[in-house]
Amino acid sequence: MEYLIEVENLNKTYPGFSLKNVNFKVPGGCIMGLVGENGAGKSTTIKAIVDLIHTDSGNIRVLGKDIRKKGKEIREDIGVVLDGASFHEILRAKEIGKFMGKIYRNWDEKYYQRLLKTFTVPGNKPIKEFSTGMRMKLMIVAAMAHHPKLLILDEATSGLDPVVRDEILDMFQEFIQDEAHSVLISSHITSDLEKVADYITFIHKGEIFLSEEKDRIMEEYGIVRCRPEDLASIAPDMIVGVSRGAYSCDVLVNQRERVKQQYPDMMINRIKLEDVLLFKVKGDK
Ligand SMILES: Nc1ncnc2c1ncn2[C@@H]1O[C@H](COP(=O)(O)OP(=O)(O)OP(=O)(O)O)[C@@H](O)[C@H]1O
Repeated sequence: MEYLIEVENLNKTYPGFSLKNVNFKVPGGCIMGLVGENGAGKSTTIKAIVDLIHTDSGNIRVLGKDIRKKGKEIREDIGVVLDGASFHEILRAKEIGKFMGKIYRNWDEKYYQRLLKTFTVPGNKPIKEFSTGMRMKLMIVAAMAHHPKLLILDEATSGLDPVVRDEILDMFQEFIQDEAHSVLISSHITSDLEKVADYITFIHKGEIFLSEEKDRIMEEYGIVRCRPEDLASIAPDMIVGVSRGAYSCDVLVNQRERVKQQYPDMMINRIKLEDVLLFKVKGDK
């Protein structure tokens, strides 16, 4: 399998926070969601991947090359939207096209204009007059108009209404029909990722605790409701997290079928992606 992003043993320490031995790979032809609570380390991971911060240790390969050695070359083939990033307030979308055309060899002005039109981003209005959604759409359109192979987006769909979000997610899905393309997207909106992601990487307090095919997670994980006294009878290796109530417990397990066979009397339900994070974060408190 060909990987477009390979992160190996990445470590980065800030006062009061560390990314600890972060490992994950993004295969070609897929959308990977990076999910974690506020402050989990999503943006730090993404900034390390695009070589915007110094790291303490680890290896990062993007499109098969070391980003620290071949950054200039790799940047031609990636589109990046960072959390909170924006173009200068006085610029207009049409001026940004001209400016980006000077930066990227493959800048496609016609495609840029077409995307602006599709996503109703005004070409003639200064960015300071844009709504949050318009700003975000402009960033995404500008990241796509040089025909990158890889899109890396940090919280890029959060400010968008459901209709535009859907259109953008459709565009990402079309983009990855080419096996040489992939998208890495961090988001709090797990329902978006549930819809479009092929793989999910969960990060909590700077550590990756699960990086897996989404369908496999949805298929294999389950939530068991049991009495507190029955909890001890569930094999610990199956338990991912526990939410304790006064009279019952909800237990997130990673082998739904095994639980069903071993404990036919226990009620077991399917999960939503956010359950994995909720159980992990709450279980840790
Ligand atoms: N430049 C920096 N200097 C010091 N600490 C930093 C710096 N950048 C990030 N941090 C810290 O690293 C931790 C992780 O931040 P990061 O922005 O990666 O989280 P996140 O998962 O993207 O969160 P959010 O969802 O809130 O954007 C936080 O505790 C943050 O305060």
